[in-house]
Amino acid sequence: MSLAAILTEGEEAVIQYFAVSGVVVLKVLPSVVLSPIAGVLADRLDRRLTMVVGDVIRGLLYISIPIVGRLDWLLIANFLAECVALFWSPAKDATVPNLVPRHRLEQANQLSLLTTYGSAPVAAGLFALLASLSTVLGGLFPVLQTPEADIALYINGVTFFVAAVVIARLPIPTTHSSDKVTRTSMFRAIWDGLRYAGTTRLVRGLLLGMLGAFAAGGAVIGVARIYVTHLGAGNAGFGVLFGAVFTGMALGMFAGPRVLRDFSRRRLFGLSLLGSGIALLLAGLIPDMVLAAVLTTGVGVGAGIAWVIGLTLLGQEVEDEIRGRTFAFLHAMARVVLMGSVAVSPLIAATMGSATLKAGQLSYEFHGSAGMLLIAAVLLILVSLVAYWQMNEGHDKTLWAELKTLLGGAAEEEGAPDKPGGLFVVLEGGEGSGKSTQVREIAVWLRDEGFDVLTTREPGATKLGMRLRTMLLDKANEGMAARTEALLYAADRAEHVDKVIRPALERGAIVISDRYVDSTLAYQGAGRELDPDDVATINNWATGRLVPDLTILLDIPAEEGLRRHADRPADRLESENLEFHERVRRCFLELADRAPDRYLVLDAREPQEEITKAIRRHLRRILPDPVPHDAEEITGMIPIIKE
Ligand SMILES: Nc1ncnc2c1ncn2[C@@H]1O[C@H](COP(=O)(O)OP(=O)(O)OP(=O)(O)O)[C@@H](O)[C@H]1O
Ligand SMILES: Cc1cn([C@H]2C[C@H](O)[C@@H](COP(=O)(O)O)O2)c(=O)[nH]c1=O
Repeated sequence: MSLAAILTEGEEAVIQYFAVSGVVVLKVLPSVVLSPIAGVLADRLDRRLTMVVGDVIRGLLYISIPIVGRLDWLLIANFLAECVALFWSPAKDATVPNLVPRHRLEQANQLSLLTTYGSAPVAAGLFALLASLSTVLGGLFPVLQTPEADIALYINGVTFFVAAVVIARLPIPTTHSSDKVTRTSMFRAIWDGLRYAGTTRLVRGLLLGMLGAFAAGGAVIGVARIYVTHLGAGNAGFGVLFGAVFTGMALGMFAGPRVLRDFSRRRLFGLSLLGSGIALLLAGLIPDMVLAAVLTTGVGVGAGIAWVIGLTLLGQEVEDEIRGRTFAFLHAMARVVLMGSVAVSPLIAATMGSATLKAGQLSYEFHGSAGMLLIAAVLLILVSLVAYWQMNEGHDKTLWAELKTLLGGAAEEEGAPDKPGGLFVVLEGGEGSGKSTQVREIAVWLRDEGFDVLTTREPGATKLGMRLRTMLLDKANEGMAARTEALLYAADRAEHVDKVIRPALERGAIVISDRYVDSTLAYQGAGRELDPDDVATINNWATGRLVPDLTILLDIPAEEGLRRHADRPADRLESENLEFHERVRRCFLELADRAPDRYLVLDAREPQEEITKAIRRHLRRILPDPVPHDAEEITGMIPIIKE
């Protein structure tokens, strides 16, 4: 863009403007045209193959540059490599959630961002090293007397071949495109992808927030150079602001999710964007270089947190079949919004001009660049509030309670009755996830540690409950109305809480239940597609709002869990189709995402002993004193908990 401006210097303003806009259009055009196709291909073709072929083509392109040795081929090869990247990236983004356990996706995204953005300084260092090496090698062996950039390009090409081999050997599950997806036309598939993004609240909130942040970021980049000039700083000041934003982003991406580990991700996304918006607003209002550097670091922190959370939530929430298109749409729109905003913001700033505002003795120097920062800040704040509103659903804690917990205060659950003593642990998960196995293992260990432990299950832990269980699971009752089913499970639970769970907790026992309320939310709410708020309401009433201290979710793909029970006849619920069980699985995971401090999510495909160890490790942190409190006073001894 700068080159376009320099080449048209002295021409009319309109020619200059079209020259710069032309560069912008050429830069974003391939992504606008190719991204929707790339997204559909990422959902239809085998993603591993797409990535391997993409890497081989890019490797060949980079190696060809020094061999051809012409400037025009350098430009064409780079352009083609960019086009290939448009196909490679959505395939990669859509694959990662299938490769890593869901609870590790955030870390995987952090690592991916580190390798993407952190590779620039490493590359610069390597280039310097190569430059000195090529001089030495060229002196020793004249054959190797090539410009250092050639060696860098050869090495770059080879790294793509290495990546292709690594990806080819990865245990990437084959993409299961349903018949529906493979049969629909390309345009229909693009349209379905857009409609999905537009009509799903969470995805809409995420995309809106991320694109709003890009628009605001572009506006800041567009006017930053002029802005620092008005603050009396030149290129050095510009460099400081640039560095501050990126340092902030790195801090946000890596430290943010760790520090705010137990905060709901859906809320944190909107709140971190709001923080960025407020910091930007202050930077636009206060004309001071030092404060501007501090505040832009804050802008970066918020943006970094939002970016890593946004990518993670998109990976977790968007169904595999449509994930490629969603990521491709995000990448394309991000480029368009960013470049458009970089190009337009200086024009708006110039239109606003400068003025001295006076109020009595006070005067304030207004500049269009600061005005543009304020517009970007207001945009970001509005977008963050809309994203928060779109995504703030189904939390079992108020925002205030979450903030209090974060600051170390004891957050009281609003409207929750007095909680009995003891510890209430629930195991949840789909069919065959290993809940009963783990309940047994954990109970043996806890009893051995000296605890009073009660193991129980739903449905069917009471006399009445056993009858209800028979009715609920008997295949003779096929066709039972979904509401009847939900009410019968709630009735079983009311009896269970009243006769078994509460009395045990009141005497200080550890109660471990195989299933509880989440099962009804997942099976009857998501599986039978009943209104989740209605299901939650009847269950709050049935249980007197008794919430578990910890829910251990054993997560397993529905097909794999059902296979574990293939040797026994399926009951009424187990006999439901795969889509039903997949909805159940997704709902369990969403419930865990909304209250991460109350859940432990484990990959149920891990070996049984590893899962038991992970549960033990987690429980050790929350276990009460194994000896009754008054016993300590009586004996004057400190109880010892065995490790
Ligand atoms: N981690 C594991 N890896 C492999 N197999 C397992 C694992 N955990 C349990 N299993 C086996 O899977 C089967 C189902 O386990 P289990 O009965 O504990 O699951 P469940 O979640 O209680 O099932 P459901 O709720 O459907 O009755 C059993 O045969 C068990 O031995
Ligand atoms: C508590 C509860 C259970 N279910 C379903 C889930 C299972 O298919 C059966 C219970 O049997 P299992 O011994 O755990 O395999 O019932 C449900 O649909 N809703 C519930 O609330």
